[in-house]
Amino acid sequence: MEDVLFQNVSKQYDQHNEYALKDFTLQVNNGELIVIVGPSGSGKSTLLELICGFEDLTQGDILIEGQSIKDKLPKDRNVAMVFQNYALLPHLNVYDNIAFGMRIRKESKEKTKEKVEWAAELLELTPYLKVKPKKLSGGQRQRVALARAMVREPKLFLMDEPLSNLDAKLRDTMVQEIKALHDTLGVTMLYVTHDQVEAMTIADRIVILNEGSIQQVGIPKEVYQNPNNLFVAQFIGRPALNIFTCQKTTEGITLENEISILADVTNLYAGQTYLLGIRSEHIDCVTEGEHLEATLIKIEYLGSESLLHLQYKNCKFTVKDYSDRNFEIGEQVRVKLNVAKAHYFDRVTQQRIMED
Ligand SMILES: Nc1ncnc2c1ncn2[C@@H]1O[C@H](COP(=O)(O)OP(=O)(O)OP(=O)(O)O)[C@@H](O)[C@H]1O
Repeated sequence: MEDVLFQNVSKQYDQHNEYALKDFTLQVNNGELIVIVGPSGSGKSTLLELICGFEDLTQGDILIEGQSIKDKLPKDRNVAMVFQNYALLPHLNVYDNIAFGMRIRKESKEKTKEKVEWAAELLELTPYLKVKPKKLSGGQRQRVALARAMVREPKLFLMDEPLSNLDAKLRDTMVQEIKALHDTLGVTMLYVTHDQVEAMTIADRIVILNEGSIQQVGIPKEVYQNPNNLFVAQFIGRPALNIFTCQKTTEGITLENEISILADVTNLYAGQTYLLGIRSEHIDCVTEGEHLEATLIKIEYLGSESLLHLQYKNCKFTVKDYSDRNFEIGEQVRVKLNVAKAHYFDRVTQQRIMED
């Protein structure tokens, strides 16, 4: 069942400015965890502000359970937001911070106590209820912020880069905790981040924004394996997708105007130039039958694999090597592209040319 519906939501802060958000249309299912990713300035915060009611829509509508919320006051929208800076009240202890919103809404003491203790238990905060926020770690403070949002029992949970103030290790743990919490509560969540790894880990579906427009919506695997355009292909996945220029010839594909590879790509036009995108795990180091011989300029050891940074003419690309072969900087490395895994993009529109 659909829970939240965005219908052509657009926002222009000033009529002389570009749209901060353009025609944002999305159906969010009940209990879904949607992650919104995009670079700085792509419209992520604008979207959250429109949902909360901190900003007015220029066009479009937002419906929660079939009801438009655009004319409702922020307090009546039944959404709870968790901010990156936690926004805890320093003079109140953990219990009072969690209970704060319930007290403002004049909920009974008994109900408040029951809900605070329920949230504290779920988030393992029970031993800290009497403690002030400054005595807590970053992860614990973030949990207090989550608990405060949970006790409101909102229809929609909004998370604005909730983990960006935590160190990498704690962030990994908290991502799993938020995912588990989401699964336990079964709530609908919109989670904003600019960290695409975090997005891939936690999302049921990812929405990729750029310059205010949706570039693609899909489950993590789908956007990684079948990006709609060059922006998505390069934004999702580390290392970024390798890009070669290529030409379709009568024999196959010529890479960088030099090397012919046998690729059976029927929907490209002969004589035209395209961009070929291929992931680093789809290029193999080989000893014979190579496509390219490139110079090794850098090696990153990642544990189970090495990331080789290679250069062929002006084109830099990366290859994941899973062997325990020893490489030396400056050495010529032979590689073969797994062309069946390549994607082709129009040079001008940067849209992916869909395979047959
Ligand atoms: N209050 C405002 N007044 C005018 N323009 C604004 C306002 N808030 C945001 N913008 C503009 O709207 C666009 C989208 O900004 P927004 O903050 O939504 O992006 P973002 O994806 O959240 O970026 P970041 O990751 O840096 O927080 C930007 O061009 C920004 O300059």
